[in-house]
Amino acid sequence: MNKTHSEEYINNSNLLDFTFKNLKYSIQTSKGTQEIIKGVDGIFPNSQVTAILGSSGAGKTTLLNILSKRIANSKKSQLEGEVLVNGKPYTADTFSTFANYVMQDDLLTETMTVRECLQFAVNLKNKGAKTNKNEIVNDVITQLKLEKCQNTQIGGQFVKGISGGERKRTSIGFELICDPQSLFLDEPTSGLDSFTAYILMDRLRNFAHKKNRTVVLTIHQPSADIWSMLDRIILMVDGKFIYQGEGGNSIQNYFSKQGFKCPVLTNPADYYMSIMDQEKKINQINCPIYYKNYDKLIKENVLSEIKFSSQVEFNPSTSQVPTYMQFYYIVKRTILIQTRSPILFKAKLGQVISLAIFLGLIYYQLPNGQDDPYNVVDVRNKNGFLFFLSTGAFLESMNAACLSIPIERQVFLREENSKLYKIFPYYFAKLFVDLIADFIIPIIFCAIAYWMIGLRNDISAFLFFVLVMIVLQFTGIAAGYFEGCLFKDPNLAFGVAQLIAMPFFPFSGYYKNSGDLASWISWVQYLSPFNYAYQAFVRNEYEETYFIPNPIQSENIEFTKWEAVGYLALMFLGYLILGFYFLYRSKKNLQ
Ligand SMILES: Nc1ncnc2c1ncn2[C@@H]1O[C@H](COP(=O)(O)OP(=O)(O)OP(=O)(O)O)[C@@H](O)[C@H]1O
Repeated sequence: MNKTHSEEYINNSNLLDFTFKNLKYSIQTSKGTQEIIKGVDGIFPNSQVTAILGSSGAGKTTLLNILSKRIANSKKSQLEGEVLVNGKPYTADTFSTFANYVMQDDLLTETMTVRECLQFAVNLKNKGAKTNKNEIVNDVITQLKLEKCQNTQIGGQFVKGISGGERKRTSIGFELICDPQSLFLDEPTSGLDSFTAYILMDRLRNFAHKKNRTVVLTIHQPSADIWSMLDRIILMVDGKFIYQGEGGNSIQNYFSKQGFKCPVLTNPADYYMSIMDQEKKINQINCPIYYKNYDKLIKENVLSEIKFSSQVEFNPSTSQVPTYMQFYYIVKRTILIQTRSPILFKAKLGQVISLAIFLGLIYYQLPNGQDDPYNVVDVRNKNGFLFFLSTGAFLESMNAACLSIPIERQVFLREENSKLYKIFPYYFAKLFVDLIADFIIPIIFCAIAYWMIGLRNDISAFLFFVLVMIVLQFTGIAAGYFEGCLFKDPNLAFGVAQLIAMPFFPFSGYYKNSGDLASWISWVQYLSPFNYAYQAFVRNEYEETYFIPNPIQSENIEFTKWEAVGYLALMFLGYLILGFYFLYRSKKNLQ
């Protein structure tokens, strides 16, 4: 170790040393307590690539999760020990201000191309000129050998996309552009061919050395080339360290002296992995020797490295473009996603036009009562349509919105965690795009259905009708956001959304006259968005009518049309605030 003396850190507030002492982690299982991390001390120094190696189940990911504060004490798990960065404790929240964690799953927006993903990150992280940003993106694309696939969509369930290796490189390129002060990566090279893995490691090493960043990663089977690139190595067997220190000759000398000499022409990584393999009996016998030698020969040195690690107060990286720019870039991306997604965009437009024509034909030119003012069947048909609209328009918007948030959830959490943007611009940029769509769609629908059905022949009545439709659909979106922010799983969010909406049907005023509801339950009608929409529609339609009695009285419509639409707008705001609150909370449950 060459950078452990505190003097070297004076005036350099960007160098981060992670240290941990006597770290223990155990979980309660049906068979009793299982110790996963068994009292380890260590340091992840700045400007170096530290690799944690060990056989499957050794505890590598757990260690990374503890250091990144994804694991905490709970009823089923106990965590002990001290974890510090530059001598100070930190929390999950503060961790994300100075470090990014790339998990094994790559979380990228499926319908964007590789270049668009990287461009999105660079736009949000850099305030510089467009040409500079393009240069950064070009540089990452070249260095990570992504030229061939730069204009291919990432892909996923609906779109065929780039390969797994390209995905991983894009994901890491995305984080490199975010330029965190430290980067944790769980198995960044798994699933990559040796050449691609080498390129990736080379880029990470440059990132650590040239920018003085702290890079920590877990790795399974590094090639000899990659092995020689690792600055610091931690070997882990069954929750304990058997080596911690420099790579290269240092590790080889250390094990040679103990009688574990790496044979000539053998990849040292393969050799050390083989002596750690707990499936082999001989290793089980040797294990106590490894631990004993570690305690005797390495532990003191590590404790001294910890003691002399950087204690400098550092400034968390806050490089973000202003909120209005975050809003702009997220709107731009959301429009891109929506116009590319065959399900969300084209289907919605086709659905609304065909539904308008279909309903227009079913209810074609309903009488207005002039020829037959006592015809209750005509009134019933018209009210049936108004009720159908009150529920259908709301549900249609709610269903799409409640799926969209959980589908994007992991990508959002990752990007928010990478400090690309704040929750506020994300939520409102997404909402803004959905509102535009649900502003246009009711206009198209009403322009077709209103006149085909022959509702009140008055332009101001038509405009009010459109207004109610828009506010109703907006309320549906906000309700969908609320439910989508409440649940991680899209299917669960969808199912619960239906369950919540269902009880409001009988309280819409159509199935059962609102004046007839029992007093103990009649309050529910004031929570029903269908009720307000139905009241606004009915009032608007029969303000001037030939029907006797006027359906406004027979349907027991208690609000004026502006009151009804006003209450609907309040519901919209209420759902929005709740949605925002739950999205904010979900950030805390990153795991
Ligand atoms: N929440 C948990 N509940 C039960 N067992 C757990 C939990 N977390 C970790 N473990 C167990 O702890 C051990 C270490 O897991 P960890 O994922 O850290 O290993 P690893 O070294 O990263 O393995 P791999 O290389 O296969 O990813 C494993 O045996 C795992 O099954």
